[in-house]
Amino acid sequence: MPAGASIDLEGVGIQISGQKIVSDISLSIAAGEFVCLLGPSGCGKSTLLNAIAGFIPVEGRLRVGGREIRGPGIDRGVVFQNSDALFPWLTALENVEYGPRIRGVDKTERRKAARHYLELVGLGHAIDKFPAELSGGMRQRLQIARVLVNEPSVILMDEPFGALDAQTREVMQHELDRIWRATRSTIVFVTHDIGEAILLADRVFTMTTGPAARIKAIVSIDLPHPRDETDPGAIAIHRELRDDIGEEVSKVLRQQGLREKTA
Ligand SMILES: Nc1ncnc2c1ncn2[C@@H]1O[C@H](COP(=O)(O)OP(=O)(O)OP(=O)(O)O)[C@@H](O)[C@H]1O
Repeated sequence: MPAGASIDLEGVGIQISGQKIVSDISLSIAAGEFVCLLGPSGCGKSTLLNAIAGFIPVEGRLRVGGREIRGPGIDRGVVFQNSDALFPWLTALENVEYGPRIRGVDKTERRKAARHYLELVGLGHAIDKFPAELSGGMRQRLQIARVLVNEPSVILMDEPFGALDAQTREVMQHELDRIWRATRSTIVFVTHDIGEAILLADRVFTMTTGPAARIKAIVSIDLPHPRDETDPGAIAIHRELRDDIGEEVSKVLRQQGLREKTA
């Protein structure tokens, strides 16, 4: 697996249908770092992630591994909240093999790689199952294996555990922490969940309420892995982030209240 790549944004703005979604975002993420984007609903977290994936154009400069982003690329893998991206007619093994197959990787080699990453995500026992035969947590592991097999230097995750029940989510968070340490990819992870951000991230970037959302604060989480939410250090950071996000959520509610009055 190649080491992670750095991500650099300079004065990045994103406009969709004439509306400025995010504005003037400058940040640097180090190679191999795990960063969470946290912010009120609708502020533009997914939009920013999609821009790094190369799905939408931006104003300003956006570089991955020092190279300007001009569109999607194999160096960046995306894991979505739901598992719609999986092919239901292919087995777990065939789903993971798909990327290397379209890149023309020889059958023995791609099968070996697919098995390796299925083992890494804890699905070694389920390689012949179809997505519909897997639980929600297993399908998310499969999505992760499907991304890892392409050996991306950056993994972009958009609330990947948002649809899972609380217990499965907790297991998946610890699994992702382990997988990240095994691969050392750079990870950008979008979440609403402060606890999840604290369990996983080296740094958390909080965002302001949109439109024209910006980075509000950057909080470093210098706690040993695997982390425990009940650790006093984690609780203190939780409070700090909760107050920070709470302020932004209140702004959204005030905006909505004003709209209701003027309607
Ligand atoms: N394709 C699109 N067309 C029009 N507006 C869009 C489009 N994509 C996003 N938006 C708008 O951009 C804003 C940011 O959306 P985005 O999904 O990035 O927010 P988010 O922070 O990820 O939200 P959530 O946490 O609820 O998923 C929203 O106001 C949304 O309506």
